[in-house]
Amino acid sequence: MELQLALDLVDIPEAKRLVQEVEPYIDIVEIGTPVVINEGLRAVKEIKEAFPNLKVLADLKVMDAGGYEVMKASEAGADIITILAVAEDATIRGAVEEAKKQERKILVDMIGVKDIETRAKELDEMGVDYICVHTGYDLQAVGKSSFEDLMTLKRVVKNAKVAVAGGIKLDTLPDVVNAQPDLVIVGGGITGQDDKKSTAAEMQRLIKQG
Ligand SMILES: O=C(CO)[C@H](O)[C@H](O)COP(=O)(O)O
Repeated sequence: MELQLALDLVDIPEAKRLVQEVEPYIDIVEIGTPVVINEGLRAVKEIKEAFPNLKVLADLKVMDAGGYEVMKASEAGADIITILAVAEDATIRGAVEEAKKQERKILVDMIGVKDIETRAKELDEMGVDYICVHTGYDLQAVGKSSFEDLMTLKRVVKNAKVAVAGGIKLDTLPDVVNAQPDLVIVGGGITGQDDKKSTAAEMQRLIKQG
C-alpha cells in the first residue's frame, strides 16, 4: 500500500516546501488539477527535478485527446497521469497506449461515475494501471465519502491497482487501510494540519502496517 500526497492549493515554491517537509513519508506526490491550471506542466517538471526519487502524478483529469495529453505530461516528467472514467473508451484507450509507449502509468478517476461496478469492470479490461474512487470537494462538502465505492472496487477489479481519494484524514485512515486499497491519496488531511510532518509519518506507519 502506498501513500500519495495531493497538492491542490499551492504554487510551485509552496509545493516544494511541503514536499520537503514530508518527503520520507510519502511514495507519490500529486500535482493537483488547480496547480496544473495555475502553473501549467512546469509544476510537474520542477517537482520531478527537485525530488527525483518520488513518483510524480499529474492530476490532469483528461477528458479528451488522451494520447496527446499523456505524451505532454510524460515529457514534463510525470510518472502517473490521471484520466476521467467518464471519458469515451477511445480516449481511455489512447491514454493507455501512449502511457505504455512512454513507460508511464494511467490512473482513472471515477469521480462522477454513477455505476461504479460496471465502469470499473470495463476500465479494468482496457488495461488501465489504477482505478481510483474519489469524492471530490463538492460532495465532501455535503458529507459524502468514497468508502462504499472502495469496497465495490475491491470486489470487482481484478487487474488494476485500486486507489481511494477524497477527504481522508488521520482519524478515518484506519478504516480505509482495513479495506486494503493499493494507493491512498491524501491532500488536506496532511496539508491542512499544523504538524504536517508527524501527521504524514503517522499515516505512513498505519499504511505500512496495514
Ligand atoms: O483531486 C482532488 C480534488 O479533485 C484532490 O487532490 C483529492 O480529493 C485529494 O485531496 P483531499 O484529501 O484534500 O480531498
